[in-house]
Amino acid sequence: MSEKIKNVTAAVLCGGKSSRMGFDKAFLKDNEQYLLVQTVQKLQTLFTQVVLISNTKTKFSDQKEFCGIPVLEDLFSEKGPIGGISTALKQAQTEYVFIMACDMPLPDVNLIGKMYRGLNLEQVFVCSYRKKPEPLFAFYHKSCLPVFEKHIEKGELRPRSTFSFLKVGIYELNDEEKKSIVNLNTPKDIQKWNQTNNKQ
Ligand SMILES: Nc1nc2c(ncn2[C@@H]2O[C@H](COP(=O)(O)OP(=O)(O)OP(=O)(O)O)[C@@H](O)[C@H]2O)c(=O)[nH]1
Repeated sequence: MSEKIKNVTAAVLCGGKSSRMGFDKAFLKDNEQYLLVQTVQKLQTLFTQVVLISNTKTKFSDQKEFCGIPVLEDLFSEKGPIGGISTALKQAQTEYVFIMACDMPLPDVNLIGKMYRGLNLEQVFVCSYRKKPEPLFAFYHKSCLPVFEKHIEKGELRPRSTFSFLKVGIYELNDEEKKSIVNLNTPKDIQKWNQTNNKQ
């Protein structure tokens, strides 16, 4: 097996309101296992450092970790994913972080590895499908922070809106790779996902 990536921290965002799902997406399950834990286990095959970024640590009974995974609390409260990404960038000991959402059931670590190898000094290296970037499956450099903080201050909370102020590289996904960015927002999405994966 090739060596793990040490110079990037992988951070899984698991804050947010989960209002469309109706229960906290951090506790989504797949085959009786937390999806979040499955995701982290996959990321741990690639990265030496993997953390969770949560809106409030109290959602996990042990406030410092969840199933042995370190939990960092949002430094920017109630700002959505951009607050979670900024927290990861502020707290990481590495120059880059890889960000993904906790509600993506099929992340492909080979794809993430491929993206990592494609990084070429961009501030953001984001995957995209049919020309639509997915900011919650992307590498970010610490130098993005001032732009993010400015946007948070102005109340402009869409991560994509920062891209025109940053050096951004795009990794265009093919139809197979697109599965990695499928996410589950509603109970209907779960039903559809179960059906596609022959789980019921
Ligand atoms: N750490 C952190 N993560 C967040 C925050 N808001 C959203 N996320 C995460 O970002 C990802 C995408 O979140 P969304 O589905 O857009 O938002 P949400 O608030 O979780 O859900 P809705 O209320 O249904 O929009 C998920 O993994 C969320 O857990 C936040 O304020 N802090």
